[in-house]
Amino acid sequence: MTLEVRVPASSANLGPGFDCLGLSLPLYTTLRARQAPTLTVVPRGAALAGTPADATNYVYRCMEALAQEVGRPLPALHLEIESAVPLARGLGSSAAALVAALLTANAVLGEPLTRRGLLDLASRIEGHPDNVAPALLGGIVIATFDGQRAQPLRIEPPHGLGVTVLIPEFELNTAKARSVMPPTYSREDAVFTASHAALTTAALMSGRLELLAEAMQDRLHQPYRAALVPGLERILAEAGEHGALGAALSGAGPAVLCFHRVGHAGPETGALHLFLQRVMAAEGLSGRILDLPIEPDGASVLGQFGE
Ligand SMILES: Nc1ncnc2c1ncn2[C@@H]1O[C@H](COP(=O)(O)OP(=O)(O)OP(=O)(O)O)[C@@H](O)[C@H]1O
Ligand SMILES: N[C@@H](CCO)C(=O)O
Repeated sequence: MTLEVRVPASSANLGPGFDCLGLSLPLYTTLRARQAPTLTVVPRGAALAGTPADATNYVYRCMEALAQEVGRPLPALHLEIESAVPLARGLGSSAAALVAALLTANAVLGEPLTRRGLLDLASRIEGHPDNVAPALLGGIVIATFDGQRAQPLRIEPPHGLGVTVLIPEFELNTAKARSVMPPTYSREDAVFTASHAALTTAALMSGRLELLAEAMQDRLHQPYRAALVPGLERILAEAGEHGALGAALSGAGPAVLCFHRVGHAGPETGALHLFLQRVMAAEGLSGRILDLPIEPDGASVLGQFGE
């Protein structure tokens, strides 16, 4: 009997909501687990090429972290991992892998942790809740975190709001993108960013989509990360002129997120795609542009664990 856990990608920050605001996207990491005589780890598909096929795999290490947390050993397992979430692009691949691992280990060990306990552990491992909370809960999530416990509030995605993501081909790991940020900020920049994060959250909760462009400005991370992401400054400055409701670096980058309106005939993104393609051409970048809905449901657990 096979247990199957499916966890969506996520886009964190949404501009000023650094480390606390994110949304779920319908690209999935899937982890299948069944009992086996010895541990086997099988990463499948091009996206996971190069990830380890043994106990050093990030997914298995996260499962062991849960086993240690609850003081119960994992049995021998056969694990298969597939992912449509591109790695190290700012779309929450590590959070999807982590949440899949924790949900699987928790099911294998007889559900010692509640979903709330899983969110706390995932936030501690990731260091912040802005990817793991939407990956677990779906929709848009604002979450505080005190280093031990997360307090999430899920926001139902507003009607008529979609997401366009530009996913460059190059990777940028989160540690590097965090290392370029300063250790302290002026009061002015802190107030600027906190007020814009509050307005972004309120605009999303109330469906006041016309406020997003103004609201999604940030002074904590994007100005410093722009040097690592060619074209980011131009997209943030000009996407609104090409139909975007707002734009932000997705997570730690290099992907960029633009909000768009979804009308009766679907996403209204023709002009936005042309603009993003022009920016990529001007910067000599290759990559993909996807229109996606916000994923409403979050992680799912199917099947049963056994031999
Ligand atoms: N399905 C997976 N299986 C094994 N390892 C994974 C998997 N998904 C992610 N990882 C590990 O996580 C790393 C990427 O994590 P990183 O935090 O740098 O980027 P990200 O999570 O994709 O982006 P962001 O946090 O900005 O949204 C990969 O290089 C790999 O080591
Ligand atoms: N809030 C995190 C998300 C990526 O893990 C960051 O921007 O560094």
